[in-house]
Amino acid sequence: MHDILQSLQVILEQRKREGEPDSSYVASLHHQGLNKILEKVGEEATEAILAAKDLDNGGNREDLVGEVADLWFHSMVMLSHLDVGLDEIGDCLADRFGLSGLDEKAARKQP
Ligand SMILES: N=c1c2ncn([C@@H]3O[C@H](COP(=O)(O)OP(=O)(O)OP(=O)(O)O)[C@@H](O)[C@H]3O)c2ncn1[C@@H]1O[C@H](COP(=O)(O)O)[C@@H](O)[C@H]1O
Repeated sequence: MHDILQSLQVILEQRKREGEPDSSYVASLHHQGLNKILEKVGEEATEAILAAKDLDNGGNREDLVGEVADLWFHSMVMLSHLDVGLDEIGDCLADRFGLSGLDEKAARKQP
């Protein structure tokens, strides 16, 4: 899992630097700009939600897996566009690892 995300990030950075919009989907997203990338993230998030509801009602498991993959991919393009590294997200999750979400929320409420 970690390896494919790292490998994909390398490709995404290459496409951002030297990809041609006519031959690379990732380069075409960067070329169209942040608003287009955010539109795709929103669209894929909605499709993932709909696929989750469908699966809960007896729908197709592969549909949800594919939609979440689309969402992760477009989120990675968004991060790349803004020069935010995947390692920053990993570090954030690592910092939270083992800390209950309920405990973290309670600590936030302290004056
Ligand atoms: N993982 C992906 C990936 N996942 C999804 N997609 C593309 O995301 C696009 C958007 O999906 P949609 O379902 O919204 O399709 P659509 O309705 O045609 O999209 P729009 O017309 O609305 O833009 C599709 O064209 C998918 O092919 C991806 N395109 C590329 N990658 C990876 O990125 C690498 C670089 O891709 P290129 O830049 O195209 O070479 C590839 O080698 C892959 O590893």
